[in-house]
Amino acid sequence: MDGRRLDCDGRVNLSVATSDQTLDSSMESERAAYAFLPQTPIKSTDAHLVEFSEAMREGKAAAQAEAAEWKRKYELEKAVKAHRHNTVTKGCSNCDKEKLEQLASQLTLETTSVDPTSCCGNHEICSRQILQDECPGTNKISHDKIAARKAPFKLSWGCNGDNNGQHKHDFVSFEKGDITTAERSNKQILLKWESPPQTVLFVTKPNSNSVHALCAEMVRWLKEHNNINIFVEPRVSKELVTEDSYFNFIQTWDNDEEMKTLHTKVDLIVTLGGDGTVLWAASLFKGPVPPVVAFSLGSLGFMTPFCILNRWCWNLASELYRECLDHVLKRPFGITLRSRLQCHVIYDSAKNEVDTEEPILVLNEVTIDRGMSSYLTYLECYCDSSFVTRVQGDGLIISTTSGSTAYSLAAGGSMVHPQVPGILFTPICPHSLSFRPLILPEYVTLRVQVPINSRGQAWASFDGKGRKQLGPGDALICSISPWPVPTACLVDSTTDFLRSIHEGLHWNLRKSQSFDGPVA
Ligand SMILES: NC(=O)c1ccc[n+]([C@@H]2O[C@H](COP(=O)([O-])OP(=O)(O)OC[C@H]3O[C@@H](n4cnc5c(N)ncnc54)[C@H](O)[C@@H]3O)[C@@H](O)[C@H]2O)c1
Ligand SMILES: Nc1ncnc2c1ncn2[C@@H]1O[C@H](COP(=O)(O)OP(=O)(O)OP(=O)(O)O)[C@@H](O)[C@H]1O
Repeated sequence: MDGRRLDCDGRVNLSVATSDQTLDSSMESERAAYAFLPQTPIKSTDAHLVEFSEAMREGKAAAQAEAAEWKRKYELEKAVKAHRHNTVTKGCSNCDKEKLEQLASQLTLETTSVDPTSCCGNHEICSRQILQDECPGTNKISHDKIAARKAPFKLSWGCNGDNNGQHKHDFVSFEKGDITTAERSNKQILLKWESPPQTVLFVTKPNSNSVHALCAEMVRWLKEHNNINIFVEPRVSKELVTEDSYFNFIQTWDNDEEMKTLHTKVDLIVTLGGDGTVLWAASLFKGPVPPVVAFSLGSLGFMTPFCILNRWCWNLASELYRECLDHVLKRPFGITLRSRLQCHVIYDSAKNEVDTEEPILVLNEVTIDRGMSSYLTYLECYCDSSFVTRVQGDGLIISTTSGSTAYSLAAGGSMVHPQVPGILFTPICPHSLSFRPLILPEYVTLRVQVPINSRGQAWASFDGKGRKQLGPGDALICSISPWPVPTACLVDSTTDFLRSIHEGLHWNLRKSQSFDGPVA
């Protein structure tokens, strides 16, 4: 055994955390597959994507159930391939062979019986320590300062902070033909450490003196008062160490391969900046994301509930951040599981080639627009096997619920509470009188294709960054990723969300109607 647990291993899996199903064996096997994904560069043929693409194009796509099955198989196959690749390149043949075979066999297995004891048995999502990320004896990067284990934690579902320690599953009864739903599971989620967190990653907005000064002070305080291991981005490490050799204890990473294993070392992420910094922090994690504590040092700060600088006075700010950090390091705190979208670009020219690109994960949205082109964007959209519509306008935003208050809002989309399980489908300046935005369920796979007869190109951008050109025949496929971004709440998900729309956007601000006295 390599010390890694395939069950609840500290990675927050959206399909577990927000759904209402019991832990059935198919989910167990999917989770086992996902456990391999973040550590391995995914280089697979993506034959299913191509197949799906062809089926869509020719109007032969199978029923929705088939699409779901396709998606499940695709993820599993990818995991197996990725693991095989890892095994070959890293020479780690013995210790994981059994797991690989088990995974491969699960590709054809039918769902078997539920094993409620496979988790902790307490109806809580548990985490387990991750001792090592690689097999002993492999060529893993040796870094003597790197912390070897993560702090385990439990997630529990309570009502407005009332933590009864129970994860209540949604329940649909159809006794005597009457369909009744009972208790909803999506109540406030609480995170409780089982042992103190040891490692914190700081992600900071660049080019800001106040952010830099605060980062240095927080790092110092965490080290001296809590003996916390600190990770920062390479740029920040250089800055801090050049400034003062005191910061030599700080750890960082040298390359993407090392960055990919960050989630196995970091217990908590602290962001100092605005929403863009939260987006940036999320983008560093292509798989599971540790909980994020977002301090607001930007201008709007929709996803950054911890404000310490708006009452700027250094002593007060110091007092406030210490209080916040003490709280999240030592006590249970509410989290919002912010879902992300995983996006694949499928180029028409390369549809029969090996797809070596990993999916791009976005926390806000993927936008497909006309870029520099002066032509209307022309896009064909499918949801699983169903045709949705043709977009003719400036473009389309496919957004998470967290992103509903960002670009999608500007394009007329509704604001959606981040815990609502959905995907927003919002056109940008559609040239049509009747194109209203949609909200689709979170379990669908969306496909947006530039038709062969399109006059121009389209451009996809991911959380406002990393533009990719899409020509006629190219497509973008997206679905909800199993790895949400868990963000710490100041109060709870709902209070924080409403506070953001009131204070950040001045939502529905209007002078109150005057009271003219009782009608005579
Ligand atoms: N017309 C528009 O409103 C428009 C246009 C382009 C991009 N954007 C948004 O900008 C985001 C990138 O943000 P950035 O900070 O890196 O770039 P940025 O610095 O250009 O900031 C864009 C603004 O959007 C706000 N924002 C970002 N995410 C938000 C969210 N989830 N809820 C509410 N407000 C949010 C930021 O606070 C900032 O004020 C994109 O994901 C996109 O949603 C909006
Ligand atoms: N660690 C980072 N490394 C590189 N770029 C970053 C980092 N953090 C943030 N950025 C980028 O810096 C820009 C500004 O960051 P951010 O949005 O957090 O600050 P802001 O604009 O002052 O705040 P707000 O979004 O609240 O208006 C964004 O484009 C973001 O992508």
